[in-house]
Amino acid sequence: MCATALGLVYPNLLRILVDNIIMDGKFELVPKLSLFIVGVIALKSLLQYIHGFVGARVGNRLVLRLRNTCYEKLQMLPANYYDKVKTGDLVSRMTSDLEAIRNFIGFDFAQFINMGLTIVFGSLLMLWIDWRLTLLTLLLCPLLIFMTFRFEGHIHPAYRGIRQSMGRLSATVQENIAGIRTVKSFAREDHEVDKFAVHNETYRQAQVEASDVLARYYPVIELLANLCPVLLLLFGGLQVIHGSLSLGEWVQMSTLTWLIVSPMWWIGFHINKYTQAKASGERVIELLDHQTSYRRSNCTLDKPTGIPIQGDVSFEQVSFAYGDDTSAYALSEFTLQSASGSVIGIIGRTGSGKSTVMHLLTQAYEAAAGKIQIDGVEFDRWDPEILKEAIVPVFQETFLFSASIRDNISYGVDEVTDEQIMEAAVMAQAHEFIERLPKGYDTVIGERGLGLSGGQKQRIAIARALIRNPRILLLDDATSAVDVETEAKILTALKEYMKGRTTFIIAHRISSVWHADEIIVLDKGKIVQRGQHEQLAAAQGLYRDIYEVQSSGLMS
Ligand SMILES: Nc1ncnc2c1ncn2[C@@H]1O[C@H](COP(=O)(O)OP(=O)(O)OP(=O)(O)O)[C@@H](O)[C@H]1O
Repeated sequence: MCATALGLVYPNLLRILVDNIIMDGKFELVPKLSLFIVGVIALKSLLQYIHGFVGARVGNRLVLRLRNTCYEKLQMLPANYYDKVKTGDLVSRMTSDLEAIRNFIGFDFAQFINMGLTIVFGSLLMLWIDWRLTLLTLLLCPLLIFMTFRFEGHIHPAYRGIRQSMGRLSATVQENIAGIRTVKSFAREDHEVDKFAVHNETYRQAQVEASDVLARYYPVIELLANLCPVLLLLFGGLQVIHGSLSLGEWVQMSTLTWLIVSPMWWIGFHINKYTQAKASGERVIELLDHQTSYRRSNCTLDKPTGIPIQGDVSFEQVSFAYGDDTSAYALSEFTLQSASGSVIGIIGRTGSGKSTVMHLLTQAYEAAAGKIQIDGVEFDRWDPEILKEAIVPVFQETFLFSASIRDNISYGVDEVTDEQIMEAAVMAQAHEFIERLPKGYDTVIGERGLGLSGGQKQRIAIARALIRNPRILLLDDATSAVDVETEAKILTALKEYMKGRTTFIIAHRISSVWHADEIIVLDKGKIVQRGQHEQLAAAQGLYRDIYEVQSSGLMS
């Protein structure tokens, strides 16, 4: 604001220089006043430097906090959010969108204030000198402002298009890198290149569209802006000739006109920046506004906290659909009672709803109907953190971090000794192969566990779950990539370890579940059979079909 005020003092000094010094022949004062003008300009520059310095800091700090908040939000969002979004798009929101916001807050926002003040106070000053001449000079300004707002109306959708296509482009690159092995093994490199080229072309078109808008509006805005000083030259010049305006006043008005019109002209550029930041802001806000887990926001106050979970699990007529279509239940009227200490096996065809049971227990999704209870207390009434501590899953798709094996196993546990890590690895039958690696537990594995076999990754994932000392352990096809012999060893070790706790084993192989206290057979989301292995193997039904196929060696 001070810099802007000094900017308005300078034309006044020019008027004094012309009218009171040069016209009056007091040439000895010229160097002094010139020096004073230089001083004013230097002070203005200093203030502008401070503004730039502070603005950059404000922008950076704000975006630092915004980025951290977005990242926190990503950790809190429910699992179904990630069913719909693309990773690359989220990455683009966290990087280039936040960058656009930083640029606007750090630089353009202050320019906005500067321009606004210059226009308002500069115009008032001009009106005070000669209001008629001012109105004539600024005759075209409403048109100029109208054009800049029209420009904003066209450029905003264009910039939104750029941001969206950038998000899609990033998503394509991210997906391609994540699935590069599949791409190569299916010899789909050319197809992928073509797919990328299409998105790249869309991005180019979005950029061209924005450039077209810029190209159409800038010359018109520039022309209108330049006509103002021409009008002043014409009408003001006539007044100077007729003696109704001093030359100094004309110089002052001329400088003020430029001071006012330039920001109006640049208003287009700053609006342009503003719209970019607005488009980015909308995308960031959409992420921040997304509702986090229902359970977290609706936790009842009488939830049991601090009570250790024993491990009794009960499902009563539980139904669940992934989408809004409740006729397509992934799990329908699912009922189960398991006392702590029991092993529950869940088997069934692909897509029959087995993993859905685990998704409900891990709070990834919420049941649409029915009741889930842990130790006789309704799921909703438990503190989610306590549930997370007690119910530990091993997912079907093993995800390991690009860190050492030690760090991967101890992930999620604060204080852990080497002995505990080793103990968990021994139970998961991972210790032997880890020891054989040149750096043992310090071996750093590649991104998503690259560098290890599928079975090795699964065993590390089991060790990672066991170290958390779960009360309820959920194994979702967790030994599918492990050979039958190793699987048997893992299950024997688990039997001992999980005494007094509950284990859910979701599997395709009979060998994974035959020893369970109760085996549940699912088909199309419904329980079609339940009982123990001997019982089920003897009865007609899906279980026996699976058993016969597997024991005859057609499937293993
Ligand atoms: N995130 C999801 N969004 C929409 N539908 C889903 C989602 N996950 C699973 N489904 C659908 O729900 C049904 C049950 O899926 P679920 O993963 O529970 O089966 P599953 O028995 O574990 O299968 P598999 O043995 O292949 O792992 C399937 O029809 C599946 O297509």
